Amino acid sequence: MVEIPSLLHAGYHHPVQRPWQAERALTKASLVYPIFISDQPDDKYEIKCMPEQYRWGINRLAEFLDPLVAKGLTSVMLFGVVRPAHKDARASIADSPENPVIKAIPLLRSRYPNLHIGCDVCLCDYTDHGHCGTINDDGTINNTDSVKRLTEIALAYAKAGADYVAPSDMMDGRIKAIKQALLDFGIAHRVSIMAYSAKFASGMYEPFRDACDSAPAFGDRRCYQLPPSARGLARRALLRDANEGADILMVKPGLPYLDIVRDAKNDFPNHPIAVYQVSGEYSMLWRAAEAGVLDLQRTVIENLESMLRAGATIILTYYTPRLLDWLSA
Ligand SMILES: NCC(=O)CCC(=O)O
Ligand SMILES: [Zn+2]
Ligand SMILES: [Zn+2]
Repeated sequence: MVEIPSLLHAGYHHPVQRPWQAERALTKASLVYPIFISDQPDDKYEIKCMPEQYRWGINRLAEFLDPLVAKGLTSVMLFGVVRPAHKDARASIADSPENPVIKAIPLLRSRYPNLHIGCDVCLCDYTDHGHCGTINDDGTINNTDSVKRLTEIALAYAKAGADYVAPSDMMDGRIKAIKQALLDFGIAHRVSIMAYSAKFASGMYEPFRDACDSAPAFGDRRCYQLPPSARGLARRALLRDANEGADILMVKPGLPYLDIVRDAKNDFPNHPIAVYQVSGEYSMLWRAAEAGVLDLQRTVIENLESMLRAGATIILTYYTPRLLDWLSA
């Protein structure tokens, strides 16, 4: 007598049946593409260690995005890059009309009326010291002042037309402050908050520092980003942000933190969970494929499907342009 529950192969023998075994399918609509907007309007600067990724000036956004939108790009997250001379201790350029993100939003809005446009909110791209908050005389983070600046910046992007703001700073209490500011301004119904809630102090952000020219001038970010082994802190950070009004909870980086993604989905089954496949993950896969070690398409899709399996429904990835092709085939 055959033991029926031991027979699994038939359930995935036919290729059509394999996706039926997935809880969530990888679709173009799951993807958010992080993009870098330069303050030099004609710029197309190839980012070191991130092949095929560029900082784009606002005069070149159409050339860059027209083909991607045509292929089904639905959501972007904007990062601004400004020249060092425009940075200061309080990130003044972050919410000035001269900010490249603030200039880009209305252009994108009018050219792509259906595109979902979000903005990373942080100080590190715009501070001369490169930290994600403002700094006390003793070199520590001034959390109260940082939250004030982050709130002003988030509100500026929302007023410029962003559909969502994504605070990546990891300061205490910023989600609540930003939600309140959106409410006070009467736009809380149309602007959501994607909270970088469980953002770990990772070695895999290294290529991003060239993308945004945002390496800290002194010290590191370990006093506000989470220690890599801290599962409990991550769950508390997710809980804190959920309680403060985050609409979407994010875990970052992706692949090494899929247990945290699962924790997030288990603890918050009623929130969408996002995961950020960061610059180092992008580069590792790229370089391995370039060296002939693995097949890029197959492995990228495997990585992303693992993120979905862990509980995410939103994936931020620099592979989005490639995926729009792969998922069309
Ligand atoms: N707020 C964005 C980052 O801190 C880094 C992202 C990456 O490494 O891709
Ligand atoms: Zn930052
Ligand atoms: Zn950052």
